[in-house]
Amino acid sequence: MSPTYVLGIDSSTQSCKALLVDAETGQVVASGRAGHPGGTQVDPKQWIEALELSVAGLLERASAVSVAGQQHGMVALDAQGIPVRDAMLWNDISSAKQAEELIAELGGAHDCAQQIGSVMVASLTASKLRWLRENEPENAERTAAVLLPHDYLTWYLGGRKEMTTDHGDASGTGYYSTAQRRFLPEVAAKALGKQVALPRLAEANEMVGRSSTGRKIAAGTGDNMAAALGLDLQPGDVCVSMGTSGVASAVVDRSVHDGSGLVSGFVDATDRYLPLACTLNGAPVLDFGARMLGVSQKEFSDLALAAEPGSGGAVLLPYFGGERTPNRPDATGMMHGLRTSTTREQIARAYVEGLLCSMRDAVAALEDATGVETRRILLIGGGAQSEAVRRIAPQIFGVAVDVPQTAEYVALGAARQAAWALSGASEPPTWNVADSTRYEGEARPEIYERYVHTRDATAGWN
Ligand SMILES: Nc1ncnc2c1ncn2[C@@H]1O[C@H](COP(=O)(O)OP(=O)(O)O)[C@@H](O)[C@H]1O
Ligand SMILES: O=C(CO)[C@@H](O)[C@H](O)COP(=O)(O)O
Repeated sequence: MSPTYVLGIDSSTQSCKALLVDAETGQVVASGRAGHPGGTQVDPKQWIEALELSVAGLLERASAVSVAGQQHGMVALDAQGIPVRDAMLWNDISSAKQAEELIAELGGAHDCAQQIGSVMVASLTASKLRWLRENEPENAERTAAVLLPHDYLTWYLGGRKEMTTDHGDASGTGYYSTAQRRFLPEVAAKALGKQVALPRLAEANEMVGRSSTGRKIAAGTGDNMAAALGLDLQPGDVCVSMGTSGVASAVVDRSVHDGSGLVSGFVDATDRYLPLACTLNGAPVLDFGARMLGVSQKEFSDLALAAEPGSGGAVLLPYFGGERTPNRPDATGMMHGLRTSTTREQIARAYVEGLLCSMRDAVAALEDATGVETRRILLIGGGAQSEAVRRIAPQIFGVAVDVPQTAEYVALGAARQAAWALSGASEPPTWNVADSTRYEGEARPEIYERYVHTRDATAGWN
């Protein structure tokens, strides 16, 4: 009997990736990829073009498909289903003031976290709806429905019939109750200043439509939820993803409501929860460092590994695009501790250490908010391709770091969701895809301590 294939799609910030996977074993048999434009506002048409390129020759071989997407992006549609403007992405922080307004209207940070699972930040869709209302009232008035990036692409694949979403991605909108697992349409209306149609919340293992050629379409989810599904995260596992964002996440059994705002209490792609701490500055910190030194990523990694731990005292605060963890939307990047004797190698290493220390901040916030004790870290995302990141990570985190072999865990998780929906079973299929390379090293707590000191000493600076 010929194998049954499923297609998992990851429409993330920088690119769209597709994996064709054996539904029985989880083995990847083919892949596709296409780039997205840069910037924090994107015409959703460009996601469709990248999706079409990345699935070419693959979709027809699949029995079912599922789309995972970057979280939170606001796709505001008019009554005809046409975007009223470019989508505002999760990393567009122009809505920081609107997030503060909504926190106040929801009764302050603690009450806000109780109601929506998170303290509102600029990234969440609700803040962007309020931004639209205040800055482009005519577009707000024309907005009839609002979708997330993965909802929009799922709707497109299904021939623009019913608009659907899943609980995982919906939990990142800011108008969803994670405790009650339902939308809060009144919060969306409060943000936008008028009623707005929201997609139907589908079950995690539901088929929500068919493509023009009859492929079944699963509900899809947010990229971080799909990564957790692809990795099959277990208690004690913390996933550290270094994509455009940096994310520390864990799967837990109860909803998390962190009034400090450092941890967003999202829902996962099953019936559990996915609290996560997200930074705005992930792998692009390494891109920037390599560009500043005029070297390739490989040379940058070699330079960093040639310097001693601690980078001769150089400390990078990598808040180049403003920051969300800690919540400093107006922050910029900063290098401290330079001397005339500082070498290029030390500068390169300071970039890697600074990025990893900011991820350690995210892991610490996750542990504080959930009581989760990190036993091992699974390192994924484009930044995990860097040898320097892999080898320096155990020194900063103080635990063993596993780098899974299949690089695209978001697309794999989407494929697993498609296989789950196709099977009609109550649980996702068991796939033996856990092969990984373990990195260990002596913990160097003084590096993180110096980072924390510099971070705290500069609080309030822009
Ligand atoms: N070998 C590498 N070393 C350092 N950074 C890398 C490497 N390979 C890819 N990256 C970076 O990873 C990022 C893309 O990661 P990815 O997880 O695909 O992002 P996203 O999911 O946000 O689209 C880019 O910034 C890219 O430059
Ligand atoms: O905003 C968040 C999580 O809350 C980001 O993690 C986005 O979901 C984008 O992810 P990448 O494209 O960086 O993987």
